[in-house]
Amino acid sequence: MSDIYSHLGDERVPIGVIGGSGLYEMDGLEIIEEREVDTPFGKPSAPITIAKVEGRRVAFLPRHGQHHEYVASTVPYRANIWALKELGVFWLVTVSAVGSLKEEIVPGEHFVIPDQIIDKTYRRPNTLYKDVAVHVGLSYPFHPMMREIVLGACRDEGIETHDGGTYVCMEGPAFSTKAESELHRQWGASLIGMTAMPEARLAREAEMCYATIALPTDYDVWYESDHVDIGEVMANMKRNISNVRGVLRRVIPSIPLEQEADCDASHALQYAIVTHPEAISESSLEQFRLTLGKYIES
Ligand SMILES: CSC[C@H]1O[C@H](OP(=O)(O)O)[C@H](O)[C@@H]1O
Ligand SMILES: Nc1ncnc2[nH]cnc12
Repeated sequence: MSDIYSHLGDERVPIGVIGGSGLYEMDGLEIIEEREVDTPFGKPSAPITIAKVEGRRVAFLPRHGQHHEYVASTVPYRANIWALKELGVFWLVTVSAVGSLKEEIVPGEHFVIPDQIIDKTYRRPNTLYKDVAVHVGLSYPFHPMMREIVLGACRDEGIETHDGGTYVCMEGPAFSTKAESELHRQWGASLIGMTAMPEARLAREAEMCYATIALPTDYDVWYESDHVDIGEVMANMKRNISNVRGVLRRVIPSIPLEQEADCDASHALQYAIVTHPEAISESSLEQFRLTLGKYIES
């Protein structure tokens, strides 16, 4: 199968970081450039910062825009994933602020590396593909290999980190009602947030190895308080963000770049394209060559 990035040579950026609420830039990086990228889905949330960490090229993108212009429902998730894919990103780490649905997950102190998602979103485009039937497997929406890397980095940084947990992704932008919060707890979920979907789904469709570092900022509305206190959210977010910066500095050098071809995420589309190759139009192939080309043209 062809190397889709041979044309990029040393310019390829294999690692990506998507920052969530509170993380709009990464510090301590050797910045190479700010890249304006356009995609078939429009522009991503912001120009992408390309930087070097210990000799490795990393692309950083703030999910909500540089000034938090986009709420979760309007984040251009498809453009974000496609833009990173075009730069060469395979290893994708994301950071997300979340509400805690379990007493033992302490806001402002603990981190969580979720392993499951329940998707309650209902007004976001949730696939990259059009006029081609693509059905990727998503039973484990966060990749086990990437999860292990970020879990290790959090623990090495001295942060108490929960291994696994289900992230309920709600549409927002309003927070949950009490009944919803209780329901999510009855489902056994650990976290509530607004952005893991469709991001995780699209990352799989783009054959990326994706995991999230979830930073709890509050106990949602099931616990002692009747409302999500934005002051508390912001204070905990600040603490979490200063901790996660150290984690990210550890994650980047510990990614096993040489294992990309062996990682199942790099061939997630192999048996997922259902449309017969001859029924895929030239224009669709042109649009999706970056991801589908290696299966359809070889
Ligand atoms: C400002 S709290 C609510 C907001 O924060 C989370 O975003 P992200 O996952 O990008 O950190 C949550 O999902 C909401 O969008
Ligand atoms: N309680 C909450 N619900 C949804 N998203 C959140 N992000 C941070 N806290 C949250």
